[in-house]
Amino acid sequence: MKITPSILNADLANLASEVGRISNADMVHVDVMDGHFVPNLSIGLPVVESLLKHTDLPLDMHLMIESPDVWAPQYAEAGAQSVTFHIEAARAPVRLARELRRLGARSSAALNPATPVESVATMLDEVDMVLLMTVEPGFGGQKFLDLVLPKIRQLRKLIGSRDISVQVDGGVSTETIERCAEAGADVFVAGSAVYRAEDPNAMVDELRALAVRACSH
Ligand SMILES: O=C(CO)[C@H](O)[C@H](O)COP(=O)(O)O
Ligand SMILES: [Co+2]
Repeated sequence: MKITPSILNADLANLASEVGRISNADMVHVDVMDGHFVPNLSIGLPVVESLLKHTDLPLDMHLMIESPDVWAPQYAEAGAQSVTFHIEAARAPVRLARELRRLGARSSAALNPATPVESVATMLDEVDMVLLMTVEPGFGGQKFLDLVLPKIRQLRKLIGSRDISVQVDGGVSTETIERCAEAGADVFVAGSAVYRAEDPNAMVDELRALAVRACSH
């Protein structure tokens, strides 16, 4: 059970110190948006390269961009531990997943809420994680979409005994994390829930405890 806070809702002008407030986290979720794949712009490679110098936590890149085939490998080369590209945007997802692994990163494919899990069925041996969006991508602070819960169960079934993480991203909080864990998710992105909390580290611990308890039921 891993908690990976999204820095989208952090103070982006003080990124190094903001990441210091989540030292209990398992990874740092970094949302890259290009204004084309999603209607929002965030940060890109130069900021990620700088951030890597200021944290020992692994970076969990979430690339909401067009042409991930071109850009995603550069994040692996920079030193990100995990690189997630959107299946809707990739031209050659199998080749891209293999390239990410060749560069030493964990490879991961993300699915928008309306994208069926079957879209990754034939390439499960190429990925270490599948990210299921539980909001429409583009903005933090949105309401969790319950309609994704059956997809989490379907994906777990498809994965079977393979060692693949299922990440949920969007609207994950103390209200929603247990349902995700019960359905089969094991990596949880939480942006506003963590950064709007008075004590982000305490919220990370609380979320992890809720997920562990829900899963052991
Ligand atoms: O990918 C994302 C948005 O596209 C973010 O990771 C996500 O929205 C996290 O923020 P919150 O927990 O506030 O929903
Ligand atoms: Co994200």
